[in-house]
Amino acid sequence: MLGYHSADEIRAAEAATGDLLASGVLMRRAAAGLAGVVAAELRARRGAVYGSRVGLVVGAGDNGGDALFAGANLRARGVAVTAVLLAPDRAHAAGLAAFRRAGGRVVDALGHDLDLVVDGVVGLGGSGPLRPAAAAVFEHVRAPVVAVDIPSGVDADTGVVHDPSVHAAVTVTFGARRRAHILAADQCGRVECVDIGIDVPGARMVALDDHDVATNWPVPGPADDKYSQGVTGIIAGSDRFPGAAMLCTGAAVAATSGMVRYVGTAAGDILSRHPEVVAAPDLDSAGRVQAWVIGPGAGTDDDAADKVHSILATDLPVLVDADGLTVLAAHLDWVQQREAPTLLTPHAGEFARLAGAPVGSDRVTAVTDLATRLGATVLLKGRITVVADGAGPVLVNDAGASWAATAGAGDVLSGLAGALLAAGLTARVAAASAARVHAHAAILAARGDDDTSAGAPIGASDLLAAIRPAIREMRSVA
Ligand SMILES: NC(=O)C1=CN([C@@H]2O[C@H](COP(=O)(O)OP(=O)(O)OC[C@H]3O[C@@H](n4cnc5c(N)ncnc54)[C@H](OP(=O)(O)O)[C@@H]3O)[C@@H](O)[C@H]2O)[C@@H](O)CC1
Ligand SMILES: Nc1ncnc2c1ncn2[C@@H]1O[C@H](COP(=O)(O)OP(=O)(O)O)[C@@H](O)[C@H]1O
Ligand SMILES: [K+]
Repeated sequence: MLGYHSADEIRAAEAATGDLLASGVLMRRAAAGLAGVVAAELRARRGAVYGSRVGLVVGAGDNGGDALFAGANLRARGVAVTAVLLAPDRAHAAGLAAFRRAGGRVVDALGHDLDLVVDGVVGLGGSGPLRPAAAAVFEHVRAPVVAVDIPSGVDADTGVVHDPSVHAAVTVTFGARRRAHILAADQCGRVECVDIGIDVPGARMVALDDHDVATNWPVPGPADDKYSQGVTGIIAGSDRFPGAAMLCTGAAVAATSGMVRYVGTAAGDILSRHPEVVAAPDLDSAGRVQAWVIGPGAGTDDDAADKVHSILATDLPVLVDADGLTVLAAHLDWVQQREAPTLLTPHAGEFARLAGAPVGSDRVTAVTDLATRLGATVLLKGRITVVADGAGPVLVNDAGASWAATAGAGDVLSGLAGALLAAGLTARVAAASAARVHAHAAILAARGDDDTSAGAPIGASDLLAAIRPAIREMRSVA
């Protein structure tokens, strides 16, 4: 599990070191770590540190100070270092003095022959897009960028990527990861966290890793039978959308052992593909389950709404997705009155229907607010999945690629998460674990049989077929 911290949490941890902050010791440690990462990057990219060329883009605050001290350190390793000062009168004085003493040169514009550029424009103190002077410098940068703390122009807490902003190959941060490092993961590139001896509290935003997912994943034990592992009930599909039922039910079958029940009009198709599913024409004859998934392709007419109402009136865990969410948007009290766990899995459009307003740029706050208002767990889909229940830490997953942005992929996700709910995982952990396996399955499916493949587009059926290989790979690391 990795934690991601807010700017306030980081600043408080730095302030708590007292003299270490005031005397500049923290900055020296940060700069030494930064220089170490830049040197390693130079070695990896051109085979040597000595004789390479690095350009610094230096803002008016301590972020620029880090860059200047690191520049001095790199000079001592035989690197030719030049610096553009965006605010020459306000550049970090001690950093600039050290840089000059070490033989660093201040220039008006960066050269075109640089091996790396260091973005020391702005870090935790930034807001909004890159200002014009900084943007003008980066417009001509072709070399890979190492960002100090945060790529400039990216908001540290919300991860909003302003335009223009810096796109980094590597981001070097200090003491603990910032929220932007996962919320804007693609913009940050690889994130290296340097220890500077600060003590940060437990994070309010965390990401499960493969090991967490694997250790939580339910597998049958010696005393288990088909009922004891939790039976998943799926209410999905319609004459118009039978495929949603196939994908959702298929994912539940792939996710766990035990039993999957299906209620709806697609029973014939489902049984021909998944004969292990126990199908029933209506809720009354469905049999007992430990959690319900309702909504994918299920329609929004009165009959569909009645089903959503009946299912939410049970005291079982319920996952509502897709059409179920559209129905729910007009009946939020059906969720608010529940005591059993409820997991809602909207994409951005469904989220706007539920919340009454678009997600906006601060996705984490938006999801947390909706979860709190509804007394439910909300999973917001996308490249970065956000799961909040309004009480525990927010769980975030970076899919690492966007192959899952394909029709029907959401139906696979709800089947997966529903099966985990039935197995007894909490709604937050079920949601975040399903998102991580789903994302990994998309990558495996896109890659095909070739480990080194750059990937090719997939459909949701391919993603479904890769669920078991994804679970297998994750379990093999645990
Ligand atoms: N504290 C510590 O212990 C440690 C701190 N550390 C480091 O300090 C960093 C925080 O430093 P900080 O607080 O000085 O703020 P910082 O990020 O440099 O930005 C302020 C300047 O940016 C400018 N600016 C703002 N927005 C902008 C934009 N969009 N585009 C362009 N410019 C913009 C703004 O200009 P102004 O508004 O004043 O004109 C202001 O001058 C932190 O991220 C880490 O790197 C490490 O050394 C570890 C120890
Ligand atoms: N850009 C993206 N990168 C990675 N995953 C994505 C991206 N966009 C969507 N996804 C994932 O793909 C799935 C799409 O779900 P959804 O929009 O409900 O589609 P559908 O309703 O057609 O099944 C979700 O699991 C979501 O998290
Ligand atoms: K920066």
